[in-house]
Amino acid sequence: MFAESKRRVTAVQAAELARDVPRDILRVAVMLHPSQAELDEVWSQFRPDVLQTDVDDLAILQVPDGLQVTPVFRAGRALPATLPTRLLFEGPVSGTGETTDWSAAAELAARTQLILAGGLKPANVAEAIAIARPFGVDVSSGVEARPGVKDPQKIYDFVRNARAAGNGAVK
Ligand SMILES: O=C(O)c1ccccc1N[C@@H]1O[C@H](COP(=O)(O)O)[C@@H](O)[C@H]1O
Repeated sequence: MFAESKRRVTAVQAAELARDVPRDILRVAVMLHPSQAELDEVWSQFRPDVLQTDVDDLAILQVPDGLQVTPVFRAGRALPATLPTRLLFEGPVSGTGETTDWSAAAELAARTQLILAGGLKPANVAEAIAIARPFGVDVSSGVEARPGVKDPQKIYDFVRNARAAGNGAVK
């Protein structure tokens, strides 16, 4: 997370945190309206596999070759005629634990690979999946003990409930 947030890290800290993570796990740089200089810094120091930022940002930024993008689409905003192969759908403000419009998400999820985010937590992820039928889910504040501090038990419960809702096995 490289934006004004309790979860903010520097590009150097992110590289250090990701150092021992297996290469088949994608490194996602979550940004919010980054400047070109901020993106370039994250690219050179952290080398993410994927950039997650608002779709409007991608019209302005020069995205380095080799960096995949997951554009963020926000509920209530106009949609382009052509959708990307994969997108992240959430509410107006990121990282606040506020749920988004799951019915609107369902309509989009029928047209493209939709990652549902915004206000998900162990107690509601199964219902969100049942309604929206997303390609994937993303969570931050819903699996924290307090802002910025992840809770392993909540992460376990979230993954278990998400897998069960998607008929996946729980290991
Ligand atoms: O987590 C943040 O503080 C944040 C700040 C700015 C942009 C994105 C942020 N997080 C992303 O927001 C969504 C939903 O988060 P939540 O589950 O509602 O807390 C998710 O993609 C986070 O990665």
